Amino acid sequence: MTEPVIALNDATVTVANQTKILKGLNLEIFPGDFITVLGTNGAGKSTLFNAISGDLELSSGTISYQGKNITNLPAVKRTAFLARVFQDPKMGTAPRMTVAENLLLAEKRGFHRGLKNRHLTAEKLAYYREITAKMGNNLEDRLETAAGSLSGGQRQALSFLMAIQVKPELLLLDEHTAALDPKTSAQLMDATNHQVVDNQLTALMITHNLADALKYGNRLIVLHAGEIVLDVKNQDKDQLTEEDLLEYFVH
Ligand SMILES: Nc1ncnc2c1ncn2[C@@H]1O[C@H](COP(=O)(O)OP(=O)(O)OP(=O)(O)O)[C@@H](O)[C@H]1O
Repeated sequence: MTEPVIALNDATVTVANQTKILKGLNLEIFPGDFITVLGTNGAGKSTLFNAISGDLELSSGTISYQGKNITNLPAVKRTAFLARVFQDPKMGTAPRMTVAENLLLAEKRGFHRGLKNRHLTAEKLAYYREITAKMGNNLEDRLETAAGSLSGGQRQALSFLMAIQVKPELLLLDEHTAALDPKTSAQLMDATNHQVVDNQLTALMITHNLADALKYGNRLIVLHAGEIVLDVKNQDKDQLTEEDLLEYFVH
């Protein structure tokens, strides 16, 4: 049987006053899974991501990466196999560095970062032009522009490319299109889907958009009050409707 990339086993996160914000969660993420993650505000979606990334400690339970127990592995070490894209376009890119410099920096994910002894060769620039062009929002014409001067959509596309520059074993997309206008959001979502499929990435994507959650990915989970209340894949997912999903939001 295929080994999960990440497995959470009875994962519980408890915060001050003993409130459990993840309650004994079990989840196996398999290679190639593209899982959309839904849930009401406060359901525990970001907490799940923080537990996987190591930004929040489990109070009980375990997390494994390819069969190895990583429950106590610090977040910084997990960046060797995990990458995350946030909702806020300001996160994930260095604003004063150019697009090309940001991409160069991203080649060091999981290692000591720095641009010392590293150069933007003509070859690299040509490669960056090629990968940015695939995002479909003219980022390829702005390789010499400081990331801080890009549009929100371009900046999120750059954050996304930086996250996959070194192929992560798991990509965490934390509402990465939510801060964008509807058209830009749809465009980035479409580019995201192509990248995930073409590069055979394993990804978890938090979204509040029911249509996107149904349209993209092979698997869908719904969180409620720190628990997974729905986990469907393939044909079962294909048969779901927005009306079915809305039932999970009437609380
Ligand atoms: N460090 C923390 N300390 C105390 N409570 C926390 C902490 N982090 C999250 N919470 C609480 O845990 C619950 C789950 O929060 P979380 O951010 O994971 O929800 P979410 O599903 O991502 O919500 P949203 O859709 O609003 O982003 C919330 O009630 C939140 O207030």
